[in-house]
Amino acid sequence: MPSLALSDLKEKKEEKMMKKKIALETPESERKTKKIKEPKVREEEDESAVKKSKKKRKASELQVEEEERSETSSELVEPVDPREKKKKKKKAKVEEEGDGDEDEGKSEDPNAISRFRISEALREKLKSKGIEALFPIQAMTFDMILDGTDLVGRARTGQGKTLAFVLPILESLTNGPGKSSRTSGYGRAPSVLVLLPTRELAKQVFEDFEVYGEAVGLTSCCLYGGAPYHTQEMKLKRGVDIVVGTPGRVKDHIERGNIHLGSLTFRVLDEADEMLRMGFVDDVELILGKVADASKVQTVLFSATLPDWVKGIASRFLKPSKKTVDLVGNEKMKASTNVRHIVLPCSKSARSQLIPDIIRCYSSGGRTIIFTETKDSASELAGLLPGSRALHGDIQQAQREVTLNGFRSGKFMTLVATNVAARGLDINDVQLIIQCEPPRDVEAYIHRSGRTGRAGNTGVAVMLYDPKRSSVSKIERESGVKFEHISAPQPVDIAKSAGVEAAKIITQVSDSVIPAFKDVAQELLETSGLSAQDLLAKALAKAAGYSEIKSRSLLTSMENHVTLLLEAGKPIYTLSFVFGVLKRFLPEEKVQSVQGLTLTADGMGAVFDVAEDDVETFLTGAENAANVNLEVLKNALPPLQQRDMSRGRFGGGRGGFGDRNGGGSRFSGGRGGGRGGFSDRRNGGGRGHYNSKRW
Ligand SMILES: Nc1ncnc2c1ncn2[C@@H]1O[C@H](COP(=O)(O)OP(=O)(O)OP(=O)(O)O)[C@@H](O)[C@H]1O
Repeated sequence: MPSLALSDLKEKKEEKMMKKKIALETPESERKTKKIKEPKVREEEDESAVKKSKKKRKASELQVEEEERSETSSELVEPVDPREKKKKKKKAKVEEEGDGDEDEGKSEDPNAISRFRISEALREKLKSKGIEALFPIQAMTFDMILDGTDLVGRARTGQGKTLAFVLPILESLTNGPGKSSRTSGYGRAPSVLVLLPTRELAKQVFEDFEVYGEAVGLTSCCLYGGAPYHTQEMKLKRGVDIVVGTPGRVKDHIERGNIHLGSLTFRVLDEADEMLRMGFVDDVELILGKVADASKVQTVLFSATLPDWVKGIASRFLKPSKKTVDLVGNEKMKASTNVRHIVLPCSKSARSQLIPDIIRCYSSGGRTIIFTETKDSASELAGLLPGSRALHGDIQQAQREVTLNGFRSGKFMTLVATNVAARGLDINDVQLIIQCEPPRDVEAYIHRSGRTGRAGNTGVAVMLYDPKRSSVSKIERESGVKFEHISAPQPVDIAKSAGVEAAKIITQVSDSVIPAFKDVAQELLETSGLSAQDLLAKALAKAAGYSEIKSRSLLTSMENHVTLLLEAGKPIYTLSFVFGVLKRFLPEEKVQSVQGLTLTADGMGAVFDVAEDDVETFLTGAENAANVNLEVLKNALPPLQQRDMSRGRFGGGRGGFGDRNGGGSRFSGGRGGGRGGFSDRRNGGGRGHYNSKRW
């Protein structure tokens, strides 16, 4: 079994303590439907249950392994053999009980907060927030951070990385090694600096520091752009212990002489990969370089995604003795396992018709965040979707805050955002994420879809794509997500569920209305020629907002279009072959009118959409053509070939459009803007470059 072969005795002691505390009884993959307070699997769990979950556990449990002092010289924490771990845990438990542990460590939960060096005041605050136990990433890193180790931490979205650094830092400053170097009094310089890529995220993390810091008498301030300097300056002048901010504004304050980072004890880079990708690398380096003696500062770096290039960068900012706790590691699945990942084919023009239906089908009445690739698309779509608001980088900061607060408080339930909302935002009851097209990089997919399914809750992430223009296979390959393929929800199904809602509403209408409407109802019944049931059905439809139900194609989700399947009795390799076949029995303008032509995954057919009015022409024409079979698809698409964007051609991708009446449509929202600014300093990648063009 791999073990943490630490280089000195002190570290061995740390390891022992850590293993005692971190039993990780509940791997992430098993947390799927668990609520926060649900008790974790106990030490005494029976052998068969252990066996059953062994495979899963192997991937997500932690182990500590010495990593060769490679170029990064870090120590990596990886999965252990569960049998070994169980033995150790049992031993740890015996030891703890034998110790006559003075705390309430009789609690069965190995990650119970009482088992960590967390002071009473913080424990109380955590309990008041419903937090009784640490999540795995928190449990795994707590002692390391508290005891002064530089650390790179990675866990899937929504797994509690924020408290993973907030808690040990606060403890260190009040009861641990950070206490002695902390300055105090009016005008004190900060001990902690936390850098984040976006303003919204900075505010969110600041709020955690404020809430938990207050419990132990530490003050914080938040420095971010778009907000007045004066208020921030005043706070800095009075003195704070913790500064949370975005690199641009923090740098501005340094240059104005408002903040001195010479006596920092902690530096935190949250969502480090994004910060660097956005082109903040120069700012970050400048800011981090302001410490008087880097060897005395502890630096931690957290993210759900750590591309290799970030690991390289980390070695510039963190000490060679740093450790890495990676709860994702080499596991295939990089995205949240608490999320149902779905893809739907949809043409750009159909998106605004389709999205409300997807929301109706998949949001479970909760909040929805829709991601677009550009700011213009976000504004445009928010304008088309009633009851939604846009959030992106061109919106004034004050309005951004109003919008986010409104969304958090439930004033409106649909937020249409660019990647500015992709990272870190923790908003209660976000049930559904819709991505209007596959994002350019897998990290964006992971973070966007991770705005739902947080802290053990579940959620749905729907990604729209146009089979002719984009592909989901790259994201699927790189994220390890096995997408569920579904086709557009058919209007009639959506109407049925809307009818159920309308019926509920009608039963709630007071009987007092009956006398006023009764005579008209009677007259209608007598003159309409419809039965009472049909008339009531119409009334329900109206109450649900329907005046008619239009059909929608399975392939592009366009209204009043129908999807056809063509087979030619032999394998079909190219789209031009299909056009050639159609030209044999149709006039040119009809051939040109087909939409979304795509080959089937088995290579034996092709699907395309035609206007409802043209269906008859197509079917009759095909009857007279030799070796051509043409049929209308009513319920589901066959598996389709995916366009392999990396090779610019169709590949034999998987298909599997199920029989579910899911919704499907896509809007691309344009392809503005270049690739993100960061590659390295030589490429410039200046601040704002990435942001300003796209989000
Ligand atoms: N130990 C805990 N017990 C219960 N809830 C917790 C615990 N730790 C954190 N949470 C809650 O879990 C949610 C997600 O936490 P957080 O935002 O820190 O996740 P994250 O890992 O940083 O996600 P992301 O990668 O998306 O930024 C928050 O609402 C937080 O309050």
